Amino acid sequence: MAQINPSILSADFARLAEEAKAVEGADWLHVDVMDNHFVPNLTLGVPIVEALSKATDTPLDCHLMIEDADRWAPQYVEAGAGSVTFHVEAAAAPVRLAREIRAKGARASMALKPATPIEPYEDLLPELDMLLIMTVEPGFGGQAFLDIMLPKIRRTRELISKHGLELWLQVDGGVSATTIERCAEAGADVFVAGSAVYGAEDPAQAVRALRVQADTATAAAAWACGH
Ligand SMILES: O=C(CO)[C@@H](O)[C@H](O)COP(=O)(O)O
Repeated sequence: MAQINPSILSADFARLAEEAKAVEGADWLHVDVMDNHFVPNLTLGVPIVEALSKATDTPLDCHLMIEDADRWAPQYVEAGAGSVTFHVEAAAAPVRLAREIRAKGARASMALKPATPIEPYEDLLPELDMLLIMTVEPGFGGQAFLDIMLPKIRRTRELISKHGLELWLQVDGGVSATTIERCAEAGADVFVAGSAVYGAEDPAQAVRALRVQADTATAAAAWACGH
């Protein structure tokens, strides 16, 4: 089943605990950590992740859009994240880092910016629990989905299948009722949605509706493949 992870970047930061509760029923809460160096925006860090992890039963999916990922990522596991995503562009030793995240008890995930290809990292896939393909330039919510990322999603799904891996394939950026089906058909199974969830009148209902759309598109694509 598709997983829908609301991005708190689109939530009200003055009411983070309530905003986390508003999407209980979501699979994970996506926490955007930005340092104003790796991306031109600044959000939150370890203390807020620690507080959020105590404020909600939904596991935290921390997406680190920060430099020096090797140094910081383990601290997010200690702060209570269930999944930690580092950018390959910001990690000096991605294999060592993925192993450290797993050894500390979290799921290890690696993200690729839109211009970063998947092919050079094929051999790293077994070290990961999830791969994140950015479908916008990281840094801000509310941007338009980059259709040109669909072939990369498709190629990544093929590599995952070729290696027989259990790896989750996450997409993030511009995911909404109008784009989620294309992502699911291309092979994504974890969907981050910020404005499409927190901009909705009923965020929990928006999560359920996106999940149904993704599941329907995945099933239709599988049926079409078999015929
Ligand atoms: O990481 C990011 C942006 O850098 C995302 O998580 C966005 O926050 C998603 O927001 P929408 O595009 O869904 O509004």
